[in-house]
Amino acid sequence: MEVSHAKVPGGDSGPGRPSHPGLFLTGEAGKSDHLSAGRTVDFPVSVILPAGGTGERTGLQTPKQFCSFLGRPLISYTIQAFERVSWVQIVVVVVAKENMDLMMDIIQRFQHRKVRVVPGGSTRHRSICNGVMALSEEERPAADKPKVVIVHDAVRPFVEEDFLRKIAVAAKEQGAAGAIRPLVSTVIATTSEGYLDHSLERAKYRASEMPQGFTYDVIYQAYQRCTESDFEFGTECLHLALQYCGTNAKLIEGPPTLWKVTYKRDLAAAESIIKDTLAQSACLLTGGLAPAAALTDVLQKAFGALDMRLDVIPDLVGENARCLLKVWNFIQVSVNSSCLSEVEAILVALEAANRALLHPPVVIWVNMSSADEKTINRTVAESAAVMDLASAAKLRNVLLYGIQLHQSEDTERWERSVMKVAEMASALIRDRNPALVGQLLQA
Ligand SMILES: Nc1ccn([C@@H]2O[C@H](COP(=O)(O)OP(=O)(O)OP(=O)(O)O)[C@@H](O)[C@H]2O)c(=O)n1
Ligand SMILES: O=P(O)(O)OC[C@@H](O)[C@@H](O)[C@@H](O)CO
Repeated sequence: MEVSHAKVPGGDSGPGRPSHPGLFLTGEAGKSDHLSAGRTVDFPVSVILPAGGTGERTGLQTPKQFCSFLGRPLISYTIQAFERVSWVQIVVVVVAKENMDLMMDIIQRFQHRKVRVVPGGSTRHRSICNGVMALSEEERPAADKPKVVIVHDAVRPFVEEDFLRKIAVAAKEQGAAGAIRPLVSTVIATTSEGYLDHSLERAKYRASEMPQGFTYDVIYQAYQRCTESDFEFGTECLHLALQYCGTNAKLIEGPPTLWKVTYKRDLAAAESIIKDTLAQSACLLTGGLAPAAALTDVLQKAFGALDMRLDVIPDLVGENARCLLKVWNFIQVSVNSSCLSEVEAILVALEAANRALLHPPVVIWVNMSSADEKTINRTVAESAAVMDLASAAKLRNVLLYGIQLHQSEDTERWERSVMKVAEMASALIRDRNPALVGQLLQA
């Protein structure tokens, strides 16, 4: 079995590597229950991500697992969701032979560690089986052999650690465990002529989702014993565990975020969810300037009304630097200054934190200036400066925008302008449109 080991600079998870807090989605699975409340996973767990399909139902040329949004392929989001889990040892990605090189490039580009790449098969079961066999061939001491194997479709990017823990613990205790969700539509049986034969009582049925977990021995034996028909037409690993190992999986209801990207619209939905998650909070950097503080109240109220949290700090020095690892959006306020040094400092800090590797941070420069002739002339120079800096930042996956705010003695006009800043800033943060980087918008 050909297994490619991706080598990334700095080793798997060598010391000093910035630990990227993953993209966490809050959801029902965040609630722990008796299954794993406080339970730790103190046994070796490996993950198999079947990614060997062609994604025909999307109607796209590129298999959906390799379709990108926000500059990253879908599969990279899923890999990262498992990599960030400390008790996951290895992530085996199973891809079609013709996509092995592409997969290795993705691993290098996004510095994925823990990943092994294995060639897929003509069906999903064959791909998963290749992943299981690869684990059995891993040259590792018996003590390190996985106790539990998690199987998770590579096109289900939203998986939460808490729910993963429930599946892993239940799989260890029961031999197999699987995620389920309530059915949305009623399931009916049809006659060969295309008429209704009967409908199932929906309350008695559930949709089988992912992740699923198995003790290594169960999933290995299941694939050793299953038939060619299973390999060719089967879609359910839990069935194989029951049919060939007598292991009845524990079923655990998961959060609604477990859905699978199947159609083209699902890619747009996934991108929207990720954008929403990145836009949940922002950092307003006032430089400790009193006039900048004047913006704070209005911006905080406006962001609050948009269900976005705004943390206000003077800079990113010392303790304040923690903001870099908590939020993905930064608003730097300057007063009567065409100097972009504070913005440059943010870009340097983001680079040092290797922050843009995962998702594109947004930096917005709000330049508060008087509206006299000299200042207005200066704006032209500032526009060029912002554009130049933004072009450089974009190469490092940082999205930099500018907003010019002319101070006004007219209170009503001033409040309208500040509200405009809030609307523009929240729109730029939510949309993360690379086409607008470098623009100096006028509030
Ligand atoms: N021979 C295959 C077929 C599917 N899969 C993977 O199994 C997961 C779920 O399958 P599905 O959503 O059906 O993906 P595709 O088979 O690619 O989609 P389609 O049926 O539309 O072609 C996907 O991550 C897919 O890449 C796989 O590893 N090997
Ligand atoms: O059938 P598809 O290949 O579209 O997707 C695989 C799904 O069936 C599978 O992930 C769940 O039903 C759980 O087994």
